[in-house]
This record gives sequence, structure tokens and C-alpha cells, in this order.
Amino acid sequence: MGDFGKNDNSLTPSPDEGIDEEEEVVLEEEKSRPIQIVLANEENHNFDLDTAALEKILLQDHIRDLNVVVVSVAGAFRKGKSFLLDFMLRYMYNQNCSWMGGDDEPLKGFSWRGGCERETTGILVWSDVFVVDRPDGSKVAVLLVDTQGAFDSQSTIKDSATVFALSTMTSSVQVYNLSQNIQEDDLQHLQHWLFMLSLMFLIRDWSYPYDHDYGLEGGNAFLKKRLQVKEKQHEELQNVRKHVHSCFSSISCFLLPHPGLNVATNKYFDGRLRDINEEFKKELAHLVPLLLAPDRLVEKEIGGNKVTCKDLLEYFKAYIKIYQGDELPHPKSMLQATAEANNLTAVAGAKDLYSKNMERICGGDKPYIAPDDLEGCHKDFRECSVKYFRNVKKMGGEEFCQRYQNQLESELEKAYISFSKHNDGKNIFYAARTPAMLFVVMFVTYVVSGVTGFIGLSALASLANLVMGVALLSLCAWAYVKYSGEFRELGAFIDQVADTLWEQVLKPLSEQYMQDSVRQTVVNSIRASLTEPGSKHTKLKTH
Ligand SMILES: Nc1nc2c(ncn2[C@@H]2O[C@H](COP(=O)(O)OP(=O)(O)OP(=O)(O)O)[C@@H](O)[C@H]2O)c(=O)[nH]1
Ligand SMILES: [Mg+2]
Repeated sequence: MGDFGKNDNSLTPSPDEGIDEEEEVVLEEEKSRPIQIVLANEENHNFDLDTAALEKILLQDHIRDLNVVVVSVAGAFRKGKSFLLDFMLRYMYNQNCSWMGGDDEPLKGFSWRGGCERETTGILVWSDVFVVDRPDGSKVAVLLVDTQGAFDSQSTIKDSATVFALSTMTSSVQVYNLSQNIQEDDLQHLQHWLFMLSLMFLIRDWSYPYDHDYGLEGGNAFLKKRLQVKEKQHEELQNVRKHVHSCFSSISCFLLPHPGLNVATNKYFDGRLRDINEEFKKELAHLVPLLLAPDRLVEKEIGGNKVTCKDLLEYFKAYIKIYQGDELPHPKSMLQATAEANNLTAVAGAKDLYSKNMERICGGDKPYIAPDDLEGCHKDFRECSVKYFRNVKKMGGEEFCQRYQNQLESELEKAYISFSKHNDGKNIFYAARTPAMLFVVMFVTYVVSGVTGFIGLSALASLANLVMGVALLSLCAWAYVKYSGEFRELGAFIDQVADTLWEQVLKPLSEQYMQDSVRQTVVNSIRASLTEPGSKHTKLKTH
């Protein structure tokens, strides 16, 4: 059967034999492949997020600020979820009428295989995020997500519910993959969701085309019947139906025919189209564009805001936390986590805006700016950034949001301190402060040692010499640190001592001197004006 090892399913041809090991590792990284982002821990039945892997995908420069479309396939295990996703990949890579590929091409992508043991564990996303131009001219990023099948023999009910919940809460379209029919318990699994998204029931191996025809129309008619609330129904059944209707912004159903015995039972089937029933291929050709055609894509929305790739990362982080406890979370905590992530994304957006503005003024390649001007810019940009935060639609209420606004303000102050330090570093006089200070110390101690030696205070003279020696050694050490970049802590310590000397001794002295000299100048000029012949004051004085 199509047994694809974890490294077998890449869509890039394998590297040539002549390539050395290091290059091979790089090529391996560049290959398009499924990336595990949620790992299932078999021992303690917990799930962990691989934040680094997810960041690498979602924070790529060309997509991080694009609205995201997340298409995920979930449902019971061994029902062809990964197999279907691989056809979705073919559609995303070749958007033309022959997207399904040649008759003899083995199916690659997300790892799928025959047999009765489960294949996919945790949650995986495809490493390539597809950028699609929508008919209205906007660009969106499309992420495809594969999930661990529910109810296999190694998972607990909580494991299955967690995977289903995580993938549902983070996707914009959830394909609920079912076999043959919609059963009552399939509907009951949807009871816990609070979030508006698009849900498609996908019924595989539909065997009753004489009742409802294959495809979307037949599926929707079938679903309408299944979700009908009847007066005679038991209250529990009625509640489930009402809840499902209120939870999902759009619900549809697609009936897919059986793909043929080759697909279901042939050990050597590797996914090539030649071995798949015509009817299945015909319906598949309708199904995939229904989910992925540019005009059908559904952007992820939470609390009335479109979610970008970089926001999605925050939501993943917030949601995984609430599923790490021993029990399934209460809907209230799901809402709380959503509000939290929602506020955090607004904070991140506002901070980003502030940093971009500040970078324009005092970024790495910008010249030194006067500290007062920088502070003025900081105040303006801080105001803009807080205004941005307040204007984003947020969940959780005013008091809850105020907490995040305070957090934003304190983070902006921290960012300002770092920007202003960076700006100070560009001032050559600032950079020369430490050696200048050490020279001053050496000069003063030299004079003191000379004078005290001359008048016979030899103990004082030796002390001054000692201080001069320490200052000289410090200067040499400082120069070495700046040149080599080694022992940076020692360099920072010398800078700090020089800074303290400057702030505590030299600066007050120089300010005192400046004040005295200004005072002297003013007094002189008044005196001059008073002694000026013909001046009013002269007259007064002479009077
Ligand atoms: N009967 C039937 N079999 C299918 C269909 N689509 C794919 N298969 C077969 O189902 C088997 C399992 O496919 P996978 O894609 O690995 O299934 P999965 O749901 O991802 O399985 P897990 O990852 O273990 O949950 C393969 O042998 C496929 O050939 C279908 O529509 N009907
Ligand atoms: Mg699978």
C-alpha cells in the first residue's frame, strides 16, 4: 500500500548523491513537508505545542501580516483524512484544470497509508503556506492542517476531544470527515464549540445515492433533514441541533462516493489516479475547489476581527494552555483564553506599529537624534499605538482590556529605553565618554601625585599613583574589550564606573562651572551696560 515513510512524502525531488551532509540537511529543511506542531505525549496523554516550529512557519516575512485561511480535516481515524489533504495540496500547487495530476503519479504530501493502525498523531501543518490572490485584489495565506484521528485504540476520549477542539478553534474551515453516515454521536461531539467558523460534514463512502445524490446539493439536503428540529423529538436531540446551528457560521455537507476496492483494500495502492473509481474522481474534482478556490476561501475571524498568521500563533499558544490540564476545559475557560489571545494580538499589533515608527526615526541606519526630539517622537508614537489598541475590536470587557493596555504601555516604555540607549550609542561623544573620563582621572591623579610628592606627603602621592595605574590598566582593558568583543561584562563594568564618575562628579562640576560662567557673563554685561556713557543707568549711578 501507499506506505510513505516520514521522509518519503516530500514534494521536492531527493537531493543528488554527490551533495555533502551539511548541504543535505539544508535541503531537507527546505523541502515542502508536513510539520508537526502539536505533539501527542503517549505516556501522560498530554499535548505540547512546538512553538519554534509554528513560529518558523507563521512568522515568515511574506505572510506574517496576511489574513489567514486555515483548512483542517478532522474526524475518526483511518478514514482517508490525510489522503484527501494530499489532493488539496495538488490543487494548491497546480491551480489549473488538470490539478489532479497524471494517472500514474503516486500521491505524496501528508503521510497516509492503508492498514488498520493509526498513522497521523497530534496536529500537522504543511510547511508551505500558500499566498492566494482573492477576486477582490486582497491576498490571503492558506494553511492546510492534518489531525490525529479520533477514537483509535491508543487515545483516550479526552485526547480525541482535545485534537478536535484545538483544530476546530484554530481553523476557519473544519472538514468533519465521517464514514457512510451522520450518527447522533457525531453531532454530540460538536456540542462544546462556541466559535463561529465554517463546518463541512464530509461523508465518505456514501452508499445511498438513490436517497441523496453525491456532491454538495445532495449533501445539504441530507444534512437539513438530519439537523431538523422536530417537535416530537426528545429535548436532548433538539438541544444538540439548535447548538450546532448557533455555533457555526455556515454548515454544509458533501457526499463522496466510495473510491473503489483498490483504494480501500489493495496493499500496493500508492494513490495513483488510475486505480481510483471515476465517480470518486469526478466528485473530488468538485469538492476540493469548493474549499480552496480563491473566491471560496474563508478567512479566520475571531470576535469580529480577521486573524493574521502572526495572530494565529498567539491563539495556538493560548488554546494549548487550556488543554494541558487533566480535565476537558469548561466553555468559559475557552472563552477566557480567546479573549486573552485576542487582547494579546492587539497588544502585539500596537507594539509593532510603535516599533516601525521608531525605526523610521532612530533605526539602525538612521543618524543620531537629539534626546529631547526622540522623547517627543516617542510620546506621539505611544499615543498612536494606544489609540490603535483601543480601536481594535476586543473581547473580555473594558476592565479586562485595560489590563492589557497597561501592559502595552509598560512594554512601550521598555522599548523606548532600549531605543534611546541605541540612539545614545550613535553619539561619538557618548562613545568616547569612558576613555575621556579615564584620561581625566589619570591627569588629575598625575597632578595630585606630583604636588603631594613635592610637598612631602609621600603616602598620598603613592595612593594617587596607584589610582593612576588602575585607571591606565582599565583604559587598556576597555580598549581590548571594544576591539575584540571578548570579556564584555568587564567592559560594561568599566563603562558603568566611568558613567557614575561622570554623572556624580564631572557633570555637576561642569554644570556648576557653566552656571558660574553664565552668571559671570551676565554680571559683566550688566556692569558694562551700567558703565556705558550716556546709558540710563550711568545717569542713575552718577546721580
Ligand atoms: N473506504 C475508503 N477508503 C479511503 C478513502 N480515501 C482514502 N481511503 C483509504 O483509507 C486509508 C487510510 O487513509 P489515511 O489518509 O491514512 O487515513 P487517515 O484518516 O488520515 O488515518 P489516521 O491518520 O490514522 O487517522 C488508505 O488506505 C486510503 O487508501 C475513502 O474515501 N473511502
Ligand atoms: Mg492521517
